[in-house]
Amino acid sequence: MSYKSGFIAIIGRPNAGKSTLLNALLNEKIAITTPKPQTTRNNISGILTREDAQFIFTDTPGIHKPKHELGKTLNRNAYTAIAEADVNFWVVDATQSFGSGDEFLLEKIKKSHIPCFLILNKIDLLDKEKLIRTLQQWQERHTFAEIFPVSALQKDNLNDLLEVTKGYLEEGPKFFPDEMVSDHGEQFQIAEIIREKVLYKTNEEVPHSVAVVIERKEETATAVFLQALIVVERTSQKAILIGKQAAMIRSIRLAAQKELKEKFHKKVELELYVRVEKNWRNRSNKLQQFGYLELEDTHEG
Ligand SMILES: Nc1nc2c(ncn2[C@@H]2O[C@H](COP(=O)(O)OP(=O)(O)OP(=O)(O)O)[C@@H](O)[C@H]2O)c(=O)[nH]1
Repeated sequence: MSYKSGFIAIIGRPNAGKSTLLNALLNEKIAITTPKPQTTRNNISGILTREDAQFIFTDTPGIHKPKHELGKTLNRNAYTAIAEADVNFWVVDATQSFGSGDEFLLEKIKKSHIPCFLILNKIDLLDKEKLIRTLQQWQERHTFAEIFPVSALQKDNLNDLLEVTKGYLEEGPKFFPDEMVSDHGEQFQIAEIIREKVLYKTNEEVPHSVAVVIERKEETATAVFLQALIVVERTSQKAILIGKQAAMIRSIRLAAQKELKEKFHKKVELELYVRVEKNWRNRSNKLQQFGYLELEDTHEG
C-alpha cells in the first residue's frame, strides 16, 4: 500500500470554527479557540500521522476586512496557505448566510484551482431544512470538490472527512516525524494559552489589542516558572487588564496556570506583567517581535 501525504489549509471567515475543527481532527488542543472573532493570528500546522497517511493541516487566521497592518498580515498568511495547499477546507458557520465577507475568499478559491471542500460547520445548531437551504446557497456559488456537513464541537462526521481527504492526497513521504503534532514550539503554545484566557475574560476593544510574549521559562523536575508580558495598546486597556485591586490579572493568571499545570503535569508558577506599546498593530517591528510577521512579504494582499 502506498503512503500518502499532503497539506490541507483550513480557511474561512472569523469564528467559523476552524481552530475547533483542527483540534477535533487531531484530538488535541493545537490552536486556542474562543467565541471571539479573530482569535487565531498565526498559521498553525497540526500534523496527523497515521500508518497509511500524514495529513498536515494549516489553521489560518479568519479572513476579514483589515483595519491594521496586523490584519493585512493575517490575511496574507491565510492566502499563502491556500495557494500552497493540496486541498483547501473552507469552513463556514452553517447558521449564517453567504455574505460579502465570503465573496473575496471565493475569488481566491476560484483562482487557485486547488480542490476545495466546503465544510458546513455547527450543524448541531440547525435543523435539516435550514441546512439544506444553506447548502443550496453555497452550491450556487461554486462547484466544490466535496461538501461535508460537520459539527467540529461534537466531532461529528470527521472520520468520513479524513477518509475522503486521503483520496485527494498524492503518494508521498512523511514530511514530519511521527511524534510531532504541531510546527509551533512550546513558548508559542504557552503564550497562546495565556492569550486565550485574556480573550475569554475581557471585552470590547481589549482582546484585539493584546499580544503575549514569554520572557522567561525555567523548568525543574517538579515545577515550571514562567514570566510573561501582556502587551496592550492603551493605558486604559492596561487598567482594564489589571482590574480593581488587580482582580482581573489575577483571574487570568489563575486560569492560565491551571491549564498549564495540566499541560506540564507539574506545578506552574506564572508571573504576568502588562505593558503599553502604543499602536503596535501598525508597527512592523512590533509585529515581528511578537511573532506575527513570519512569512516573506511577497504575496499580494
Ligand atoms: N455549536 C457549535 N459551536 C462551534 C462549533 N465549532 C466551533 N464552535 C464555536 O465557535 C466559536 C469559534 O470557534 P473557533 O474554532 O475559535 O473559530 P475560528 O474559525 O478558528 O475563529 P478565528 O480565530 O476568529 O478565525 C467557539 O466558541 C467554538 O466553540 C460547532 O461545531 N458547533
